[in-house]
Amino acid sequence: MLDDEMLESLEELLIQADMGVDTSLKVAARMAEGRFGRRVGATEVRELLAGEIARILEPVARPMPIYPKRPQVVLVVGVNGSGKTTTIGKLASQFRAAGKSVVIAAGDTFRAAAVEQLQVWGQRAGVPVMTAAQGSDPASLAFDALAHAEAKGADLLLIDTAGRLQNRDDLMQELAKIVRVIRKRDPEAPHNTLLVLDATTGQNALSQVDIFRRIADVTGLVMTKLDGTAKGGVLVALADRFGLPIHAIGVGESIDDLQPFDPDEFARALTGLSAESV
Ligand SMILES: Nc1nc2c(ncn2[C@@H]2O[C@H](COP(=O)(O)OP(=O)(O)OP(=O)(O)O)[C@@H](O)[C@H]2O)c(=O)[nH]1
Repeated sequence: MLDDEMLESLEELLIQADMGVDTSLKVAARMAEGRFGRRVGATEVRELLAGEIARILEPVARPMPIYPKRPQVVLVVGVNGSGKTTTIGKLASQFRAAGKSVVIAAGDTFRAAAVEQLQVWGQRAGVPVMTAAQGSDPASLAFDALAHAEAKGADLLLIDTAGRLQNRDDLMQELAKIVRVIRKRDPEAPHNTLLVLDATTGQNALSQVDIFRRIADVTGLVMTKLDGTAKGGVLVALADRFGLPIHAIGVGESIDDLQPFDPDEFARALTGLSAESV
């Protein structure tokens, strides 16, 4: 019977799946609409919940738009460890497989390890990686990389950035400078600003979106590490709160582990209705 008690336990479950309180209450209430006091089976409840969740996710499930512009400049932002470098490697590989020519700029010039890691990804994807000396100005590297990508007639330029969030002003200034400098070559760049978020940080992802939206003109999201986390529900909270496009999801550490975001499949998995769990 769909009564107050059942509704409360459903809300609890959604909150535990990290959908956030507001979104959980909304989804449960919509699911119960017109059904209160009725007998409903467990599978029906799951299906109804999955439907309500998919309704929130559908408008944001959009692949990264590809423009006729050449090179299309994609700035990749996010806190350290969120999976920026890995996502750039995976994206580069997918674009290459689709027949596009790609250049990567290793814009996190402060961390030698980040540059080396990108070089490895570049090799795997068969994509050149532009680097600069450690500690040098990332804006100047981005400018040179754009000039190089233009000269080569590349389709895409993917720019990695540093993500030190402990000093927001620094980060803001650095990102603003990169944008200012690349606009000297192309006033419309960057054409996309992707924010990479780590699903295992749960509700923290919401405050990261809040912060990065203020310091960069974020145009879309990639959520990484959705493999092996029970916290995927944060994607629903993100979609509900910000409505930013979710371009892709990371489901592992290897090059093929970046998938388009499928709202129905995601909603079914989240409510335990996916093929494996039925
Ligand atoms: N399981 C899993 N691990 C991932 C995924 N994406 C990235 N990782 C791992 O997360 C860790 C951090 O990823 P990086 O790509 O180095 O993250 P970053 O944001 O570039 O971080 P910095 O290099 O520190 O700036 C690495 O060990 C990756 O292998 C994913 O979708 N699933």
